[in-house]
Amino acid sequence: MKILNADQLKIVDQETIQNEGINSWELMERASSIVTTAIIDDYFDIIKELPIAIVCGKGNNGGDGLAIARQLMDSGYDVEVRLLKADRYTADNQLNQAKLENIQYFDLEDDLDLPLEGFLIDCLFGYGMSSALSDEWRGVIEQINDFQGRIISVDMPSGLMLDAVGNFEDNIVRASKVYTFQFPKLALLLPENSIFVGEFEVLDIGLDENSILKQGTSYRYVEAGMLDILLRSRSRYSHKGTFGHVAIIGGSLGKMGAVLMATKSALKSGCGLVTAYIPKCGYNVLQIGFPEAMVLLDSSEEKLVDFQIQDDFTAYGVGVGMGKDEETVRGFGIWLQSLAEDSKLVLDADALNIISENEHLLKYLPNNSILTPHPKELKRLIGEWENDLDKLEKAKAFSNENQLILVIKGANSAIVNPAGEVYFNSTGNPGMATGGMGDVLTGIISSLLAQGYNALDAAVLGVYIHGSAGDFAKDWVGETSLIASDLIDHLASAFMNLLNESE
Ligand SMILES: NC(=O)C1=CN([C@@H]2O[C@H](COP(=O)(O)OP(=O)(O)OC[C@H]3O[C@@H](n4cnc5c(N)ncnc54)[C@H](OP(=O)(O)O)[C@@H]3O)[C@@H](O)[C@H]2O)[C@H](O)CC1
Ligand SMILES: [K+]
Repeated sequence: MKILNADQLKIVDQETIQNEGINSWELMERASSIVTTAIIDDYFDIIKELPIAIVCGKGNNGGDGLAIARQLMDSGYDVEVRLLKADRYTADNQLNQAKLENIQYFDLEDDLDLPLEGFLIDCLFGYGMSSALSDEWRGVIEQINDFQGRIISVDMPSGLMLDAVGNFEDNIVRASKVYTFQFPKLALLLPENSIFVGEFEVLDIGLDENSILKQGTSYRYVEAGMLDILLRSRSRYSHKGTFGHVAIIGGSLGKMGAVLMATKSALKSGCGLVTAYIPKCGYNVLQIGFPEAMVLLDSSEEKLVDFQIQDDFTAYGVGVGMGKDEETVRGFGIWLQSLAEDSKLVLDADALNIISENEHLLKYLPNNSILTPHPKELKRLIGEWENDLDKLEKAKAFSNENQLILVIKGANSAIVNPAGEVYFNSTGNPGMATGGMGDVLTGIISSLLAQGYNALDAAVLGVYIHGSAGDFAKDWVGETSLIASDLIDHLASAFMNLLNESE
């Protein structure tokens, strides 16, 4: 799914109206009724009992609000409307005012006289914001944010610009839910904005497909629909050699579980064979914990030193639980230099830390190696950033300079490729912020690489599957008790689900 900017959204709006032969009010009516239906469906058990206040601005986002108010009233809900006093409203806003009685107009210094509970639907501003709101808006936004019930924003939390990072201090609505039209917006995906965006849902309002196709963008939101062409079914004539042989390289005393989980995840994700290259102390752990894996031992008891690994593995997942002992760093560096140019690599955890402390090693990474840092590891690699947008720019520059793929882990993990494209993931949940999740991801992506997926596809698909397995696991154990092993247990559901959706 593409992520477009405000100018592009306006063009797609206009072209939809032209190509469908409808007028702009009809498009607004369609969009609004889709929001109305979503609200009623999502909150059907409580919304009938509670007051609904809709706060509207002078533009088309306000027009949506007025239409939603009318539609809810027609269905018998208890709705109050507050509309900003203005010299000028958009034409469709005016049309919708004419279709509604009992509108209460307000000025910026007024008390909005909001109900004490229920729902507040925020339709002050959508994608038409030209700059951040000035201080004179503080009173209105504060009254909205102080509302004790549920705050739902239409298209955007008002005050948040489409492709900006909002400051904690800014005049921005803090929505518990955002219904956004047709496309996710960049600002909704940035971790720093999570305070304004409890959750969001993209509502398909049927904008013109050809017009959307024409819009170029480097930002995409990854959903099942765009992955189905990737996931391949397995031929009846295949054998274990067909799907590649992964080497998981890592482990140290006290951190063998990381290798166990990465190894298990790799095989569960479809590669034919998996070998763990570990220090001696991990032998029993691996052989007993996961008998399907093969084990190659370093000469050292408690850490990796030799890196005597043959170079015919189809893909390598390196770094999980590996530690940064001096001898490990030396052995790892020599091994990197010995790699064939076309080797396929995933680097995680201590492999990343070693590289950020020994930058000269970067040049030995084969092109399109995949690096999977969490925010702290990323900071060590690309330096400090000012905000999430700056982080993305720095990540793009790093990826391009070194011809590597970055998987920035977090809510809506972002995959950045050397061409400067960014793919935001749509799966996963806060229960996944626990130890071991990264090891599982390393296993999944290495496995996909070994199966012949190109690096970008393996990263995008791997991150999606990882989050999806987390979501299936959450259905069983909830967010609080979710651990990485649960996620491995649900990899099968994640793959089957994606295959089913693509049939
Ligand atoms: N395809 C779709 O997605 C559809 C979207 N719809 C809805 O339309 C809005 C966008 O509507 P638009 O009228 O373009 O913009 P807004 O409603 O967001 O608000 C624009 C008004 O806000 C004023 N403005 C802008 N910046 C500021 C600011 N910093 N301070 C104060 N006021 C500001 C601006 O006024 P000016 O006088 O400054 O021009 C605008 O009047 C979209 O989000 C959807 O909700 C349609 O319903 C159909 C399909
Ligand atoms: K809004």
